[in-house]
Amino acid sequence: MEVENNPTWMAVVALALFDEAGRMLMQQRPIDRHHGGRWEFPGGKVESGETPRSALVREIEEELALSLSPALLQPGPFAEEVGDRHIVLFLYTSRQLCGDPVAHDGQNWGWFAPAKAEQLDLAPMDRALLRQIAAFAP
Ligand SMILES: Nc1nc2c([nH]c(=O)n2[C@H]2C[C@H](O)[C@@H](COP(=O)(O)OP(=O)(O)OP(=O)(O)O)O2)c(=O)[nH]1
Repeated sequence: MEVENNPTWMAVVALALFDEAGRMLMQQRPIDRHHGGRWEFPGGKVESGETPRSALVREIEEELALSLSPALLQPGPFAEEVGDRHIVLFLYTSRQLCGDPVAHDGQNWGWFAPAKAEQLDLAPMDRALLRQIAAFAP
């Protein structure tokens, strides 16, 4: 897919990283951003010249100082927002242990069992992904 030459939609990638207890790492969006204050799976936009996996590795390093192995990312469900901006959010799942997260943007984050994550104020596509994730969990 060539993002640069296809401005009709935006590709976003996110990660459901599971710990040994089956909890997922979720973070809170900065208050001044779109859906500010709502919770999400960490990730971000796929930039021109990136693959979804390379974008996810970059975003997770930037946001949480975790170094992911691309080969240990499993493709998961995706969600879509159709509106003024057409966004497709691709979720990867992983159980890889890659150190302790450091919130580089000062964002709140935590490990949540799926039932606890459901109680968070989630961004809309992240809620849609959480609903689907049981079928894809590694
Ligand atoms: N995770 C998530 N992102 C969403 C949803 N709805 C929606 O428009 N987005 C948008 C916000 C961002 O533009 C983009 C996520 O990429 P990002 O995390 O790198 O975004 P960002 O805050 O740096 O960018 P932005 O607010 O300046 O656009 O997807 C949603 O339900 N969940």
